[in-house]
Amino acid sequence: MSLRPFRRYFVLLARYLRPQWLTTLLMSLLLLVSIGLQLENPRILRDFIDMTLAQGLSQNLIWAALLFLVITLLNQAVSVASSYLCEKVAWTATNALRGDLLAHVLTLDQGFHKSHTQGELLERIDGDVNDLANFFSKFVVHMVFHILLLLGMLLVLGTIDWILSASMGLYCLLVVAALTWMRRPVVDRWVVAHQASAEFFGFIGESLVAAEDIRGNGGLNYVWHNFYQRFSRWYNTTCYAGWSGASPWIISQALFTLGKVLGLVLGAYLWSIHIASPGTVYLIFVYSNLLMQPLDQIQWQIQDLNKSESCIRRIDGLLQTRSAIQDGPGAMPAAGALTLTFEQVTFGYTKYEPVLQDISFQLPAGHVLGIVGRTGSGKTTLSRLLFRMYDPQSGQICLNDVPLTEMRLVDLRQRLSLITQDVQLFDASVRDNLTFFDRSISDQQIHTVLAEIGLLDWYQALPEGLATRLGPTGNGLSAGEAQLLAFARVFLTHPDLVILDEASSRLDPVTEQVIEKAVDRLFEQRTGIVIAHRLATLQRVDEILVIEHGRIVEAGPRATLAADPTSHFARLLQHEQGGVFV
Ligand SMILES: Nc1ncnc2c1ncn2[C@@H]1O[C@H](COP(=O)(O)OP(=O)(O)OP(=O)(O)O)[C@@H](O)[C@H]1O
Repeated sequence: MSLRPFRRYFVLLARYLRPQWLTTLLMSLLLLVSIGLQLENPRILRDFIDMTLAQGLSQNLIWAALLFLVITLLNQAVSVASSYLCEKVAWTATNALRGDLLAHVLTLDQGFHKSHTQGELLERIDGDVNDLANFFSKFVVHMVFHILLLLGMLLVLGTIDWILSASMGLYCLLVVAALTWMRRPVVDRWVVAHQASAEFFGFIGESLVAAEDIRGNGGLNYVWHNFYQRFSRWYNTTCYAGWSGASPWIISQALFTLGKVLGLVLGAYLWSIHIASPGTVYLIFVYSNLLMQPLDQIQWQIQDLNKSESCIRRIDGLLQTRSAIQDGPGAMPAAGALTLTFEQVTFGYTKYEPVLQDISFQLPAGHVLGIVGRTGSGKTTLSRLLFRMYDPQSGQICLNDVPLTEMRLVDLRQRLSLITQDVQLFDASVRDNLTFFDRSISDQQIHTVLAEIGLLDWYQALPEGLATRLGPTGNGLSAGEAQLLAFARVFLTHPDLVILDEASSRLDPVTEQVIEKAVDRLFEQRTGIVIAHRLATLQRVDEILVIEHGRIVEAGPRATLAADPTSHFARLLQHEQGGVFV
């Protein structure tokens, strides 16, 4: 076996056990005490038998029996305490690992997230880590514990006869070598089984998110078909991996029986040549039985390691995945409204299919730009580039002449705000939904903003005010209300550049009017971009950019373009029917 897996185990253990070194140390000490107690009890029984045979019933026998009882009880108490500590260590370590994985996944680029379903990621962050609980709490300590127990017994057997001890030691080495050799192919099968499980849960997650559409469009048959297909794959691969792991178990049971026979034969032989007393023969028999316990445990741990290793491989793979979007050195554009420049930007989601081509324009600080174009022309893609969800394949984007790639992502995204038609709400309080869990924003600030965007009546009807929980995905809110909350969020974050992407599409005309004034104020002293299908929503913009098939076909001041009957924009205005540009 190469050293790489061991290095992986070591790195993982060192990282997550170091913070709880004291608990781990205590747990190890308790396990050591338990070894001592387990080794001692058969010795007391040996003395008990030999004393009975030599002296008949005596006072000493009662003391030996009492000592046996006390040690047994003590051993039970130590086992309970060490089990508790094992659980504690396992939970703390796995929770920390879950947190790290989640934080890492959140830093990965949009391309990664588009190519993995939510369910799959959930399974990788939680499912894989669950299977590591034993690895963290027991693997190393139990391995060390059982190896020590094994060595202790061989040492005690050595005090009786070295040939006896050497033969049992050789037998143990052969068993462990055989079991280790057998586990190799099992790891790969567990990797396949875990992937199948991730795909199954990925599919379930996707189906639940789209439940309304699936029901509405009669897609249930498709869902069931896929459900059974994926479930069968998961079931079959897991059974296969489980059965592959079972064959070493069956073989190990046969080897253990052989070990017991070996102990009995050797004990009988030593008794026949008068080296061992009946009590010692009993001790040999008990120890050869007891030897099976650590061997059994070692083989269980090895089996568990099969599962753990496949999880560790997948976790390692996830942690090694680097985001295609990396932080810049930390340049910061000057405070205040931002000047936005696109310089010959070309981008495609795949290498050979450009979605935006040779896009160049400048939006001066404090101006508002309206972007229009038919469905699929690349308007939303443009805003994704601005947030560095993706990087252009060529060209660059600058804010106040600072290229986005020179800024730290967190700094960049603090300066920008985006409101889209899909508002993400959390199963959290209204306050947390509005502030994105930022405790520094006061209730007074929130009240002012809610009043500004006309949500005061809605807010006053909430049973627990800002502490009212919204429920999963903002249950109970109309789409329009959800969008108004999204506006409130932006007001609270004070960005320097705001992008509205079809932002008011779900508002009824009355609500839209309410928000119009608020949007005007939002754009005061700020740079703005409005991506719109309805040209009516472009009344407030200074400049217009018309995009077709990923290229700019027209750019200029709105008033000028609107007044020029030969312009694309004027033609679009003429063709707009019922306020909607299609
Ligand atoms: N994540 C993605 N992966 C691959 N292709 C994508 C992705 N997102 C969008 N596209 C494609 O890129 C092109 C431009 O999409 P984009 O969403 O930018 O257009 P849009 O002008 O905003 O459209 P709409 O007005 O319908 O929102 C489309 O052909 C779309 O299919």
